[in-house]
Amino acid sequence: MFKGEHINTSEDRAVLHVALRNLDQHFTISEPGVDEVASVLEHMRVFSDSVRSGEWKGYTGKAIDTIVNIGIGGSDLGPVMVTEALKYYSKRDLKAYFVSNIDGTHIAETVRECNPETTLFIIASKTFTTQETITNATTAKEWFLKTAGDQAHVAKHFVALSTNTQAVTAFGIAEENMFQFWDWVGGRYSLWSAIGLSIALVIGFENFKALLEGAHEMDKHFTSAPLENNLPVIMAVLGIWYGDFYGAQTHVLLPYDQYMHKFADYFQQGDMESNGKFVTKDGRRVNYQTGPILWGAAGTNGQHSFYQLLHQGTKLIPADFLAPANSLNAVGGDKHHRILLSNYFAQPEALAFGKTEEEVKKEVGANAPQALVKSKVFEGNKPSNSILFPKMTPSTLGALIALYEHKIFVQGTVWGINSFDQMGVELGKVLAKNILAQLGSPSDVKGHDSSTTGLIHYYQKHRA
Ligand SMILES: O=P(O)(O)OC[C@H]1O[C@@](O)(CO)[C@@H](O)[C@@H]1O
Repeated sequence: MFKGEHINTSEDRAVLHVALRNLDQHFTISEPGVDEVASVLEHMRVFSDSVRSGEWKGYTGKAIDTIVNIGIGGSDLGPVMVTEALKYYSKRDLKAYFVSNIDGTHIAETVRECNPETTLFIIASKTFTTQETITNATTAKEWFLKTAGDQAHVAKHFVALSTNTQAVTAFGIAEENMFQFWDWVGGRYSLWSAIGLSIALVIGFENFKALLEGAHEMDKHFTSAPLENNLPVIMAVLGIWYGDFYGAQTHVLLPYDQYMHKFADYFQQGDMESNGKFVTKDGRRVNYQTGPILWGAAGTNGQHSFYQLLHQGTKLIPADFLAPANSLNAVGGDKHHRILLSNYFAQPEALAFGKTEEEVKKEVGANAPQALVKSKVFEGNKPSNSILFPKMTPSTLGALIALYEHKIFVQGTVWGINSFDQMGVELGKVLAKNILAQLGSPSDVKGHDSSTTGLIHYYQKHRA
């Protein structure tokens, strides 16, 4: 991967998100575009500084106070997760919104909060062909022009993040307002690229750079640490041990840090779009488990939601617990953080060691009904990793994200699958396009199974 070999074999592409954070040129990487990374970062720095300083003006001469990132999947989830995780470092008078869903509610509810004179739209799309994003971007431009009138004003309120210059300019965004990246940046690995512009706008370029540097430190660890001390390798093989040898179907991420409440959401795409595959690189159908169902939520909220199943359900669910030793908000003299951390320490202990029948009987009395005793037993023996870091900083977050990126890479390599294409997202899109053309009237509906046909007819009968 680090040498730029085209390990994304189905698309004949290199996989070089590590080149986006190789600021000290520690790694020698030769691939077309890699030598342009520094100039794109400089463009991001100059632009984000000018918007944050108020130097960049809207068409009526006012400074920008709102940014709206329009993108989906890897063009949304990374910026959302990072701007939430690093909210402490954000510029509080610059509002940031993220529109992703094609559901008109998403763009409608967002522009309700926006003033066209002071809003910057960031159209984030690697391909610049994604139906949701282009539709939302077009709607945003129409909304803007309703007030601004003159197409010439678009240049001050729309920028694009993409690999597709032709599509960007065809949309009506000037090339000088485009921040480029390359085909060797996978969508779900792109927050380090121009896709991270919204991050740089929210937390400032220096903090964005620290994020990159943190990830780069993990890259150096991953490529130099002996296997037995190599964090991504250890986490990867533990996941394989529980998935392929003990039948675990899912893996849960439990950050005991409210700022990290989108961390699991982000790695749902990162892990499941990478390793949710059943065919190996050389075309064999696997006869073993590959990627897990990745899910999770911030602690302690999960404890009041799904921990019952973690403790006493019938599923083996390996868990990662993550927490900062120090809070960025030492409310009540650190009282809150001590309570949070006491739970962060206790939950893995309970999962691992449980509570025996004898211990239960001591609590409820030897004459308690047997059924009651049994229902209070915790069998334990449930595995988890605990990751504890000094505090949430851009550098630490960068390292954590890279840690999981490389874990995913190691697992995909062991499973012999291509972690870097996503053939599985195509069929649904094609069928949806076909159905979209048939939604007019019942007679248009052709070539579907009875269930799909019936559903579409029901919609056509009941739509306003
Ligand atoms: O950035 P873009 O090209 O608009 O793609 C958005 C997302 O769509 C996909 O589902 C691919 O179609 C994800 O892999 C990708 O992150």
